[in-house]
Amino acid sequence: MSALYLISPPRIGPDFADALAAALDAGAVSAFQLRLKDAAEDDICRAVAALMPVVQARDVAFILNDRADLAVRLGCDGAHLGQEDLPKGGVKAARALLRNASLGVTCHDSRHLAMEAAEAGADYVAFGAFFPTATKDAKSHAEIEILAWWSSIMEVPCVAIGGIDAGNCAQLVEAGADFLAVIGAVWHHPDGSAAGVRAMLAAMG
Ligand SMILES: Cc1ncc(COP(=O)(O)OP(=O)(O)O)c(N)n1
Ligand SMILES: Cc1nc(C(=O)O)sc1CCOP(=O)(O)O
Ligand SMILES: [Mg+2]
Repeated sequence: MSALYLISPPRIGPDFADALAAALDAGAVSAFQLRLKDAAEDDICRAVAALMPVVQARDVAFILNDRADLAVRLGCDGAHLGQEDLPKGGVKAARALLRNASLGVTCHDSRHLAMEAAEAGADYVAFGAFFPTATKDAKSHAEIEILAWWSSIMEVPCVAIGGIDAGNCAQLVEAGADFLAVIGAVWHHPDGSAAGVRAMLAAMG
């Protein structure tokens, strides 16, 4: 059984809080990540102030992308850090900075990075990209077997990301992904974000 991890589009407009509320009200979303690429710090802070109450009121974890320092300062539930977002001192230093807040770490297709991250205190490891994605120029391709391998030896949850949609997600669920992280499958769903969440949850079983 996998859970749905929703990530924001890279840029958001003034109506985004309403679209987000509709998406979260459509079904069980476990975590929401604010991922604003190329945004100024002030804009990220304003977005967190507007969106975190919408998310937390629905008992969904609010995760900030890229910035552990801001996640702590703004009281987010956690931060998601890529290998290039980690502070000096790596995952251990990020773990200390975040105190009780959750820490997720991108591990691409690397078993070694994932083992290191888990041992240093990550709350989840993320593997990807599993499928072609139009959302970003993904640097790595992960094979589905890595999910089964991880789940068979580790307790730390794993997230699958990259090009996941209602048509291809069943094999990731089957392989043992704890969370499926999606952007396009929800925000670019032809019938809107609520339909996107419903389609994902139905396909995830
Ligand atoms: C859940 C989840 N997994 C992976 C990523 C990718 O993080 P990163 O490698 O730092 O790339 P950017 O998202 O910063 O472009 C993620 N954000 N969330
Ligand atoms: C943000 C991100 N990280 C990836 C990785 O492989 O680490 S793939 C990706 C994009 C995910 O968006 P979509 O669900 O639209 O494909
Ligand atoms: Mg990053």
